[in-house]
Amino acid sequence: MLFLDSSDPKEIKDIFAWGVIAGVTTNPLILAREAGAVDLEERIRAVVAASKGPVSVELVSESEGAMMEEARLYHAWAPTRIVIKVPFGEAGLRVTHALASQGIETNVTCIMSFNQAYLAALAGGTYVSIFSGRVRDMGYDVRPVIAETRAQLEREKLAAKIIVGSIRHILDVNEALAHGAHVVTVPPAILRKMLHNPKTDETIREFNAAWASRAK
Ligand SMILES: O=C[C@H](O)COP(=O)(O)O
Repeated sequence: MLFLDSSDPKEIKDIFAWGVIAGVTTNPLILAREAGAVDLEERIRAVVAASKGPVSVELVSESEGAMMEEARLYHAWAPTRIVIKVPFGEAGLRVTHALASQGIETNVTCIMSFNQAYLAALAGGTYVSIFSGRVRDMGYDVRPVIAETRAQLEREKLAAKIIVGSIRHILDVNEALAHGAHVVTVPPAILRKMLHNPKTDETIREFNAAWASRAK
């Protein structure tokens, strides 16, 4: 399954019309780049209106109390659609557990290892987000992180779903899915690259040219 890693409502609306995307993930970096001076609530409401399925909105507070307050604020913007993206850590686990007990969905994020993904799943995270590109930036192989997490979720029948994010190349998508990701969240630019193959273009040109020059 694919989610779109974007906070640009125009791009989101355009790509949702392809019929291939099941949700949206945002983060403070994406929002800062795309939204600039735009009000966060206004931007998230526009993202919700332009899409279908879960929309992840990330907490930027660092203390447990402030994170809970921020989570309640975001959740109220669209209670059936907003998933609270919780940065991984001790406070993050407490917040994930508390939100789960209130029936609020979470996406535990910035996960770089099996151990972190496992803890996030045990705490009741709805989703656990493993960061493919950033794991590779450290020189580690992300594939066993994804595969071991998926195997453990199955063994213990934990409900969490794996999202693989931090996608830098189209091959990262195949790899994440082949190693057990339930969802890959793809930036629009990478998704557009998934469309193209020069042999497809050449073949379509050949077919259309043959039809145009047929004997009449
Ligand atoms: O929030 C999740 C993003 O997929 C992270 O992507 P990035 O490593 O390109 O910032």
